[in-house]
Amino acid sequence: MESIESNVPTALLSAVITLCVARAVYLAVYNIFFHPLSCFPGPTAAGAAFYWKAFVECILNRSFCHFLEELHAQYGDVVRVGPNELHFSNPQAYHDIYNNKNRWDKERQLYRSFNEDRSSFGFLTYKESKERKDVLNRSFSPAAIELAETLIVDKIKALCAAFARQSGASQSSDLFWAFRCMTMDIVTSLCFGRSVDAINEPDFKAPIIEAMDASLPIFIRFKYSDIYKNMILKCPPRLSKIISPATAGLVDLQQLLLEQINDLSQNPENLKRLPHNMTIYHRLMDAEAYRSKTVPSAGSLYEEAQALMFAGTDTTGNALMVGTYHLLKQPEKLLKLKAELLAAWPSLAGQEEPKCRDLENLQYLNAVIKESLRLSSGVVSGLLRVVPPTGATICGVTVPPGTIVSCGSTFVHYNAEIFPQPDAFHPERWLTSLELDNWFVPFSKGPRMCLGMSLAWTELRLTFAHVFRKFDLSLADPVPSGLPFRDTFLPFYHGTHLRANIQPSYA
Ligand code: HEM
Repeated sequence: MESIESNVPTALLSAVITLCVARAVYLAVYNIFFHPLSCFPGPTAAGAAFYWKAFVECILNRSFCHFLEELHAQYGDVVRVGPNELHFSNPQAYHDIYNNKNRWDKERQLYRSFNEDRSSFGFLTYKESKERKDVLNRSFSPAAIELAETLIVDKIKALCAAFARQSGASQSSDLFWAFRCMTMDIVTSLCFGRSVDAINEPDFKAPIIEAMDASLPIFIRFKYSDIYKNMILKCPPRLSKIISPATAGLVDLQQLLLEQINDLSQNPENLKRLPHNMTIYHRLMDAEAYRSKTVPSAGSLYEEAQALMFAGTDTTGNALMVGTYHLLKQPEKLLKLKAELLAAWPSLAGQEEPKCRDLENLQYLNAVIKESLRLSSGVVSGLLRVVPPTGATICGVTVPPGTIVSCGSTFVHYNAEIFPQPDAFHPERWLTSLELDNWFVPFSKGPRMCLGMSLAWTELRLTFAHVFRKFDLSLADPVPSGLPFRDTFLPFYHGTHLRANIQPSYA
């Protein structure tokens, strides 16, 4: 006969389970019928529990920005996508949420998932991010980027030299990796004074670039489980490489950055040994730059470095890759761009190269860049913000305090009323309507907009100019039939890579 004692653990366990289930049912009923957002349309399961989104992203493996299109088609302009979350599809909502008057916090669950909590990107509040961005701005302002132009051009020339080498060996070039290698080398040499020299890896297969790409889908899961996140991110580097070999290159770079930061924190004199004085460490380790006169911790410096690497590499690389793909698919547009570049830069021999300033007035180049940024969209997830205690009106809808809100940039950039035939690459649209600039939001708007916008524009202008002026490019096999992506905050391109045959242009 079983003793009473042996039944106690079982009874306790069933009591705990019953309590948990009762709590979940209570919360679901409250969320569906009595929550302040219960009057908003959306799937019942989405309103019932936060984990519905995890189910959609991690179990159904749906790309959330694409899934949202289906939800809006079914439920209208405003959809409840979580117990406490609304997504808006009307582009006007973008301006109502992201503007200079709003100092709304970033939403915790999403932004904590990147493990960059103490960085300009990861700080949740306006106040903290403003203090950090004010300090960093001395490295990212338009004037600072102009001073750094030689450094940027050096990396673009290294890319051109690599293209010339592949062309000489009758090899096509993988532009998906190539542009990212270049943007990575620019960010690491400008921000850390230490280029990872990704451009010179064979066929642009740099372990760090491959690892960053492989890590994007993993971050989706980090949103929904801190345990999983800490297991991957906080375990010793060697173990982390065994658990996730695809991201080993990232672990190596993390170690390099950590070593550099520890060295500089212990011996600030070593700042003088870096090749230039524009690095983020020159800014961030200057106590005088802060009201508190306190330099951030080594952990915070590391998180800032990582945030800049992720923010500045794939985004700019994607815009270059997407623009190039469409130009090669539509030779008449490519010829237009090349003609404009030839007029501005008539001879490759002898003549001084145009500076970024000289390129600023090239109308077609500007239009090509805007169209590339529109179609690549920068960040494709909704940038989640928390409505302040005063509440808000978004697109005429009253939204209660504490609600999480967003309007994804793809809902602006692919809106067919603003951009007819939104999937088509049509730079001319930017030349005929100045009003369109109002709907150009790849860098977001308001106080949390992109810190690296001037750097990105400079890279885009100079890279398109050097590559298309110095080379003739054509599509190489296998030609991708499109550029499908999944929403992993940044777009995760999962189709065939864009490859090109590249020949030096002698004109
Ligand atoms: C085409 C290139 C780029 C695009 C489309 C882009 C887009 C964006 C967007 C949409 C945001 C807002 C993110 C949010 O609200 O959560 C952002 C923030 C940010 N970007 Fe960029 N970015 C680009 C390049 C860069 C570069 C080159 C850097 C620096 C190396 C950079 C650094 C940052 C930082 C630090 C933030 C955080 C700002 C804040 O939260 O206040 N970005 N970027």
